[in-house]
Amino acid sequence: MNVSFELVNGNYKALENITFSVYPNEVVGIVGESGCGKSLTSQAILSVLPKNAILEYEKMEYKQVSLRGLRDKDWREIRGKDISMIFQEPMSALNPLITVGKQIAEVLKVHTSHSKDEIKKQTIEMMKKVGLPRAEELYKTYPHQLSGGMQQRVAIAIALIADPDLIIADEPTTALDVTIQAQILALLKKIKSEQKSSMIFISHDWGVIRNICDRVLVMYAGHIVEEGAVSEILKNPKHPYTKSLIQSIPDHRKRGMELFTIPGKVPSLQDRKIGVCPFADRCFHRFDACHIEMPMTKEIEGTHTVKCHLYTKGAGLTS
Ligand SMILES: Nc1ncnc2c1ncn2[C@@H]1O[C@H](COP(=O)(O)OP(=O)(O)OP(=O)(O)O)[C@@H](O)[C@H]1O
Repeated sequence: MNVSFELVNGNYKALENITFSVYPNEVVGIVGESGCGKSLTSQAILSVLPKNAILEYEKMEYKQVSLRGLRDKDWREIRGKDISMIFQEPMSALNPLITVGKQIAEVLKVHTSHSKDEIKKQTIEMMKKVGLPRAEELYKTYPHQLSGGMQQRVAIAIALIADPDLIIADEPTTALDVTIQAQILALLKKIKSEQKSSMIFISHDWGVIRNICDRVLVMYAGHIVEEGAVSEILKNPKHPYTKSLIQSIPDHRKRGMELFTIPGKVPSLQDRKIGVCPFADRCFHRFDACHIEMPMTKEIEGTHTVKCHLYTKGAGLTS
């Protein structure tokens, strides 16, 4: 799929040729610096792109059924029941004026024909499952009466209660303090092992990706530049961007040493060069071809692919 924006001075591509699948029970991570297109990718999947975005795609399927041409009403059915979302900021998913119990229960009310009592019972069960203490009491509290970690647990309960097949988590731990981050991550790991759902997990944190994901897509400036099993990518990264990202992971063995940072920054949409390697300007391995044409995606081994001229044109430079 491609996503572009009609801005005052022209049309600018934000996502280009994004193609991937998520298989049953799989957790796919999307990693990349700020502005690489991670959130737009998830918004495109849920059909909640900003109004000024233009989405083009050949094929988008959910369980082998095309999502093309669905009406808003159909999407409302899908969201929450089949595909749900956990946001970075829990309050963006919660209504401050409605008690948390009611907000979780509402999903079941909309998507099932269960009785009132059954809905309340399942809601309390889900609240316990996501680690909300004294669930019966908490049912009647408002979001602002809870800590950030508790609010995120409520948002996770909302995302899980209708037992969706796909959960999209967009940096779900970033807005929380470190100890709470660890607790929420542990909860998401538990969900991963207990639920049958697949997950798309957006993060810029490789520690989180390593902890929870099976496969990872590395995004740079609107492109998937590398893809593969997390263990394989961490052990054997191929794209210079992935290598740099991995090199900048904080590590206690590097204590006292200056942390590696990638020089430069992700270009804004207006500054992106079209039809050439998007990473060329920041790449230590760039050569002529990188400034002339877009690299092809090359299969390294199994599901491991990379989009870099080093592996198609620069044979011998692949160390
Ligand atoms: N409504 C919009 N209008 C114009 N450009 C936009 C709009 N929304 C996003 N963009 C641009 O699209 C690009 C990708 O944005 P996106 O939010 O997907 O990045 P991201 O990788 O999720 O970053 P972050 O980690 O900061 O959330 C960025 O350059 C961003 O400025």
